[in-house]
Amino acid sequence: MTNKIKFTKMHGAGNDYIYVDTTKYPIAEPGKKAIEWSKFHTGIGSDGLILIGSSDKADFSMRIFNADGSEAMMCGNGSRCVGKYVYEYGLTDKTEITLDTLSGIKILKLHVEGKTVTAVTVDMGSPLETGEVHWKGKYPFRSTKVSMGNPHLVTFVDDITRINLPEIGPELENYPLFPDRTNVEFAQIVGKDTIRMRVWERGSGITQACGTGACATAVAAFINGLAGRKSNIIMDGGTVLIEWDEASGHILMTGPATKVFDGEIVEEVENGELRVENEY
Ligand SMILES: N[C@@H](CCC[C@H](N)C(=O)O)C(=O)O
Repeated sequence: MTNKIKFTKMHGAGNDYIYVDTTKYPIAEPGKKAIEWSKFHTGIGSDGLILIGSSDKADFSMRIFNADGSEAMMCGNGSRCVGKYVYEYGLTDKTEITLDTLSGIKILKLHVEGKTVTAVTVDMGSPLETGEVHWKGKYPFRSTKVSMGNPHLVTFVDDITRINLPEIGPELENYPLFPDRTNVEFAQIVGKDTIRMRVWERGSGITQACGTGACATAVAAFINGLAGRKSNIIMDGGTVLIEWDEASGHILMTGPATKVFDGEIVEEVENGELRVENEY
């Protein structure tokens, strides 16, 4: 017996996820599917799985699973892609959309050219918590914790190219100070309100970009007096603009959303074999 699931691979500044409309294709055990489908050699290859669904509180809902199967509260880059998905696949004709996430309701403003969503601005709400970490000799730096619904640890350094992210990323992600683990960002001020950032994501490792991580970096830069309220965050896969609005206290994130391809997963339910068919 087979089970067919249509999916769309999308990315926001290179942060790539598999998107499934669960109103048409309900997904049982999403954490397990995220692990299986995210694998590069034996699955589709992605940073994780995003489920789009209905909500009684908002226009749509979003759930995000990292490549290791853990569920996160929020995904900045993913929320922009959900905006593009629901508009371009005809699930709505609204250009202002409310999105129900585990981190509360977010408002998406779509930037539309013709029938294409070229960029999305997300009202990410206010940062929930900030704090300093002094490593007391363990590491030669000071870090700033910022919660954007999910946890981030941002460290500013003089030269980001000197950071061995594959080594220090997992070390900090799993440091005992962070019982829920943490996302890890290293950042360098490269110009006025321009910040270069690299990220090690909790549950996914090095990714090309992280939307909530970009917000956390801009917040950390502002509170440490390193940037103003509006910063461009340049990541390995692209740039997002982050603005910390003084009146509302909300963080506004504007950036790209890109479709890569549509595909169909054909699961052989009896023997658990996975076959993926793509349509470019
Ligand atoms: N890449 C995302 C964040 C995804 C979740 C994160 N790895 C976590 O576990 O908190 C983004 O764009 O925000």
